[in-house]
Amino acid sequence: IFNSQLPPGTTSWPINEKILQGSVQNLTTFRTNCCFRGAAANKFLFSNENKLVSLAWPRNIRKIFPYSATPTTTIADSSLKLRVMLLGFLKPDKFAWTSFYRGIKAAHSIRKKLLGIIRQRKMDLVEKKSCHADDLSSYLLTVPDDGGKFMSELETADKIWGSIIGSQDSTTTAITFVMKYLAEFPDIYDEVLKEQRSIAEKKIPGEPLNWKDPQNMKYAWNVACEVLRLVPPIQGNFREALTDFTFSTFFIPKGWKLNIFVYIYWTPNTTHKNPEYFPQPEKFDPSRFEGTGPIPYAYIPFGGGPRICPGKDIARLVILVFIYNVVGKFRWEKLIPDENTVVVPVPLPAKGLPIRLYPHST
Ligand code: HEM
Repeated sequence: IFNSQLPPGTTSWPINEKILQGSVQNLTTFRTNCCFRGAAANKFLFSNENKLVSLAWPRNIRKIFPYSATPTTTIADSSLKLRVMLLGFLKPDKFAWTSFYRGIKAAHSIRKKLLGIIRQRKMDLVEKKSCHADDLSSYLLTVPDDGGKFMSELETADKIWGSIIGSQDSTTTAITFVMKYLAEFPDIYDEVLKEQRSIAEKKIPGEPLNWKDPQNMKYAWNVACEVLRLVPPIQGNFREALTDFTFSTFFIPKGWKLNIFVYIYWTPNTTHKNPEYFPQPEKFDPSRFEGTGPIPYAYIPFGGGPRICPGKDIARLVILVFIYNVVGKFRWEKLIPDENTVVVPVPLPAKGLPIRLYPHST
């Protein structure tokens, strides 16, 4: 995505031009067009000033990297992104041993697969075996934008792919870390179990949850919120600077958003660990979310502003239904007490969080 912004002909790619255009369009419509508006929004972006990593490029950066827009850049995770940027600037096919290159290849084959499904869906639509309201791909293929323009197959593939990643990986990450923290804090587990049993006891055996039940899972949701605070599944997102401003010692001019070396990128990790908003930030404490909870824009696992995650209520439902079923049936222990967390790009326990389940006796 980043390198598709280089002037044409400056690098060669193992994937074709159209696919890149698909990505850029995806980025443009889904990402870089979105900006925060208003004072509260600015606060959200910059309230984590004390922790965000800021990186100054050497003065002669333009000579070294002619496509750099500016000698200064602000990035959240210098090492990872720097590597991606540098590999992108050079020719990635020269780096076949890197995960970046394998990622590009994997992306290519996933797009191919999605394109096959989309073409089949198009035929189904023509043969009237399916209609626009059937699913996301049918909808994207048949409903034009405000200007009457239809999406290309590649754009449709990118949107579907983005939705799969955005909904699947984020929610499973949240659930995984709910399991981890409940194993680590038996008192908190007991509270969750008590709440879930009070719901289950009002049901006849085998009766499923209804729409009202999740409203009564307040404690379980506080636990999930605390998990999302400490381990936000999504590491942040791109934004555009709407006004000139100074961040730390760096001047950020209006209009900056994203190019090969510059990111305007917000991240929940640092804001969520700011003691001003979350006293003893490393402590796992679901009671932070009782009452009115944290102040606006201090707690941002789902982002904020006009582009806040549209799937957050579905995610809440999925997480709570999962907790109801698993806590209601089992207690568990972790098999690796000090398992590390890796971020690839969502956080995951390095060994997959192996656990031993103990069914409740009654
Ligand atoms: C725990 C689960 C989830 C987390 C932590 C999460 C987090 C996020 C975040 C941080 C953003 C960026 C928001 C921003 O830039 O301000 C986002 C965007 C998005 N999410 Fe989620 N999400 C979750 C679940 C879901 C689910 C279940 C769906 C769909 C069913 C979904 C669909 C989307 C979409 C389509 C966007 C892009 C919205 C746009 O750009 O306008 N997400 N999500």
